[in-house]
Amino acid sequence: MDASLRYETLFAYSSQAHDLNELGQQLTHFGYVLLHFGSTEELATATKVQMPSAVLLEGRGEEVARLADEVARLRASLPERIPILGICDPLPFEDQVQIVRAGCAELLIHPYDLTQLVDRLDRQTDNLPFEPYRVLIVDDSHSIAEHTGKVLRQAGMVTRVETDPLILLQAIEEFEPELLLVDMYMPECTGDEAAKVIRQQDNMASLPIVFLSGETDISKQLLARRKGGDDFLTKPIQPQVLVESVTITAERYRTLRRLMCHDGLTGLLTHSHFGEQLLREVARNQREPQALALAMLDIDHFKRINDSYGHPVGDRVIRSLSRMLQMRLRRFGQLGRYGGEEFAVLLPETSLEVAMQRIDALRQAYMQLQHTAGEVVFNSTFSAGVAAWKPGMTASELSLAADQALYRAKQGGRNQVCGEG
Ligand SMILES: Nc1nc2c(ncn2[C@@H]2O[C@H](COP(=O)(O)OP(=O)(O)OP(=O)(O)O)[C@@H](O)[C@H]2O)c(=O)[nH]1
Repeated sequence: MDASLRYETLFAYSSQAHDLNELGQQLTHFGYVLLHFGSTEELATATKVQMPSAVLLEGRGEEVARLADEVARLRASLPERIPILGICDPLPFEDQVQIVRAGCAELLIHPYDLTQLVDRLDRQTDNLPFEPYRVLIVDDSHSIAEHTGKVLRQAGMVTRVETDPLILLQAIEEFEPELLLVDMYMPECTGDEAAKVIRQQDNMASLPIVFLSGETDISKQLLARRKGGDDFLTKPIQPQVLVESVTITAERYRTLRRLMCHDGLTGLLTHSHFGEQLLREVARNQREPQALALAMLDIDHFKRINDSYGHPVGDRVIRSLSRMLQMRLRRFGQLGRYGGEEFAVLLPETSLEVAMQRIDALRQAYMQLQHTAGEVVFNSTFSAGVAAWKPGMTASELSLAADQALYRAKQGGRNQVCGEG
């Protein structure tokens, strides 16, 4: 286990203890610790001391017939929020219905793939860390803006406060908010004028703009919304109403952005949106130089995986690497799917050395993962190239340097991380 990662605890029962040992080892790569028990009674007793994030119940062979009863018994003793996942040998549809009816949240049928199980666990436990919403607040009164910021920060959001609307475009570029909360009447320009200018920028056309103002005249509110605002909140506003309204709008924007900018198979940024982030980070570095590393990863001999086991298995191998990237590196930077089996990781405030260490730790964990194709179990590896930004370097030069390092890693025998130069 890696001490720097957060793990969710799973309780499990299977008569095949060996299977669970193996499964437990594999699941640690995805942020789950599996504790297994000698019987479902022991498992239920253990929940009185510690509550797991989910329970896994496996029924093999003749036990399958009793799985629905076991699930029902356990369901009755566990709080509703703790999901039970069942794993069993193939069985008729009506028996599967019985198990689901007994309270099983997800049912996997042998032989299942680890990534399928991890997907279901993630779905049931919300294991991937939640990123707080980013809100940019613009108000000419510093004390009002600060107060609004404090309310949102207390609700777990990340805020930036600006009192000068004239630097709004730069602030949006730098802070990348998911919502702009703007006052209506400010000396330099009004909120609706600011909204109109923002809407003319292609990359800001969908950013939610919410006016927060003492203006109560509904026709003026509607006029402001027509100029580019999404909502109008009237001051004074109850803190819960403010937090709830901002959450609803930011959540919707995030969902839309995910659909627009993220690759469907992996949930990582698409090539073009990763490229935009790269340009943005490099531009930021031109203004305020700091460490910035870019890594390119490519699964080794991936064509062979596709050719030997088929495209769907290849897709699962891609998903397993993207899931590990999210777990280990998302909090440090941006992740993109660059091509079929190629990934890119942009790590701000990270030196070449640290970036190489992080990617190498991922490489070592990834090569231990076991993938399944029917009855066949196999491992996969990746090669990576890492480059660090240097003053004057453009985004394409940085990307080329990382690509060349990746090329050397492939030439050097694969399953390795090479640095630039
Ligand atoms: N399953 C799957 N395969 C894909 C996807 N996108 C691209 N591929 C396949 O990925 C393979 C990439 O193979 P190559 O670039 O030739 O290289 P490789 O076999 O990975 O070998 P090396 O990179 O030299 O280690 C091709 O066979 C593509 O058809 C995808 O989304 N899913």
